[in-house]
Amino acid sequence: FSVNQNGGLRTSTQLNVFRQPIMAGNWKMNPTTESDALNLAIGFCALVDTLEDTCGLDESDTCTEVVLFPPFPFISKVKDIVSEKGVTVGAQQVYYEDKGAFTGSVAASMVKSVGCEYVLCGHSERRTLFSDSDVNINAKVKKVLEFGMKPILCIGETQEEYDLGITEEVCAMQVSKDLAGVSKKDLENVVLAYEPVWAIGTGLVCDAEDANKVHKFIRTVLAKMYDEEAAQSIRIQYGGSVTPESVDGLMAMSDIDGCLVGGASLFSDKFARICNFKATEE
Ligand SMILES: O=C[C@H](O)COP(=O)(O)O
Repeated sequence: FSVNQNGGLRTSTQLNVFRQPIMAGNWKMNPTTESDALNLAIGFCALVDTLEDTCGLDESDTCTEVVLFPPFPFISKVKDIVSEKGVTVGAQQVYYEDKGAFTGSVAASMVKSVGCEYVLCGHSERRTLFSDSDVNINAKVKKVLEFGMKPILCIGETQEEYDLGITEEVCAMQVSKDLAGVSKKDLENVVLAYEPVWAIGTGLVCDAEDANKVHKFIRTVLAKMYDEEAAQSIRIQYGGSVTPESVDGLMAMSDIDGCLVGGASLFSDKFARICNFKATEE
């Protein structure tokens, strides 16, 4: 396992696979106006280092990938602002049907047509507040892949499940149900995000070593479902109260390939520092 000056590659010594770091900013239902959203995007672009400028390396896949998830109405304009920095955009959610009488829903084709490359699937807030079941999440993951986009599949245990000591069982169950029927080839376009629900928006960031153990465990589940190559190749983000203070420790872990950031992504300086993380060699 080694990293470059920008945090760089996660290199599995076992299989010679490379995992490009990926940082994602999930704005959730913020900011509340278009002008505030565009100002946030502009401020972030002024501060983030990307392969377009300071990374200074030839191969783009050695630099950190950055994705923003604005609310639906702001996606197009945010994309116009951030694309010059090599930052991409995604949708926070889609419905699994193609089109029709589904008032209030947004289809995968719609977000694809406005330039989304990623879609969040199975975020805990969708699971709990909007009753997103594993069956529905599985259908959404497949729909996102069908339209040539990349799902970021969020999994993780609740506080109660953590207290019961069943984190691994919960993660294994979610991975197997949410990825049911997804081929090994399609898995190459999937990113996982391990988000302990008790750490989301609480300020309780999971200990980096503990999170890394869960990430390693998730790879063992994937190795059984697919094979070792697939398990070592997939990128797994950590999410839950990530801050500029905690990011470097998390990114120093062997199996944490990026972060899914909520609250801190609403501050351009904080999220830029998170994207410009400094990882040390292990
Ligand atoms: O999607 C992001 C996660 O829910 C983490 O949110 P947070 O950084 O506010 O804890």
